[in-house]
Amino acid sequence: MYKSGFVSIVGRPNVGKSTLLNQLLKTKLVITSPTAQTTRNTVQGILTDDEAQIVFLDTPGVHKPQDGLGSFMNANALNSMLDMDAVVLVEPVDESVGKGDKFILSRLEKVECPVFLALNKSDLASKEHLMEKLIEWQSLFDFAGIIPISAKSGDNVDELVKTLKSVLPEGEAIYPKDMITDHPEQFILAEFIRERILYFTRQEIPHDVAIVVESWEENEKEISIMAAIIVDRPSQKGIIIGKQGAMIKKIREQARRQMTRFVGKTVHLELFVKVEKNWRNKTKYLKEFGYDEDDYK
Ligand SMILES: Nc1nc2c(ncn2[C@@H]2O[C@H](COP(=O)(O)OP(=O)(O)OP(=O)(O)O)[C@@H](O)[C@H]2O)c(=O)[nH]1
Repeated sequence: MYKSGFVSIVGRPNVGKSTLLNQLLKTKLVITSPTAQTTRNTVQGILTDDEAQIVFLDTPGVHKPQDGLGSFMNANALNSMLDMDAVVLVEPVDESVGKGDKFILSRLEKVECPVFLALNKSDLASKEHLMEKLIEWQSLFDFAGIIPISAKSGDNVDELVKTLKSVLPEGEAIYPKDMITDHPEQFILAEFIRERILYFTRQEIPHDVAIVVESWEENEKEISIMAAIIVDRPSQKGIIIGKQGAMIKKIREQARRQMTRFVGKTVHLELFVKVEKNWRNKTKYLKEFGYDEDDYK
């Protein structure tokens, strides 16, 4: 039975939350949400595989308590945590437990879902030290589990995923399975690419060619997007790339211009084409697509 649910990653600044998220999603997806620090939970990323879909949510005021402990976990943040299926507290193994940590723990007492401790930066500690820390943390809070990880190297992160899956409720995927973020513009911008493909290739490419946004980096002035065009057959790939890449260049340039007009920011667009037979039936296809220099124009 498929499982799905919401997980929040919390912790002090600089403990490795972003690194962990990138490792979990195996992509350099960076989302800067204009709604951050509001009461709405924003989706930071979605991990989908054959067994489960885990939606990682940013709980406002928890993820980046840069205003100090005063505003840390205000009522909204606490409420938003109550709706989670699991919370992951990230703590670095190479720092001693301080006041800030104890404050977080006291707040986490109110959370009803399982709270896991990801003891991060395990690559910086000896086995003995790791064990000592594990025992120390165990005595401080009733964690549903403590998982030593290295967010940087990825060591044991799969164990964390397995653990999270074990507590998720049964249920269908909440978001489309090819989605890594709920960024609303992502779909509109992907449509610009699809539309240009159909325009230039006329009837040669079927309408259900897939556009997968593989990375999205945004700041106030510009957006950099890397997207994969997924087709069924090698012949379609040839058509889209065109002679010496002429076709894909045209598609990219026009789609990029439309995007720039639409978002009012400079858009950098990189496109590549992947052939994936029966991609519609594959739930895991997103993960399987790596960056391929040869396909890149
Ligand atoms: N050695 C080691 N360094 C790590 C590991 N995880 C994260 N780091 C480093 O720790 C620093 C902070 O990591 P971030 O992922 O930015 O931490 P964060 O918790 O997201 O920080 P904020 O964005 O300030 O909340 C970076 O320099 C990372 O490279 C790890 O497993 N091992």
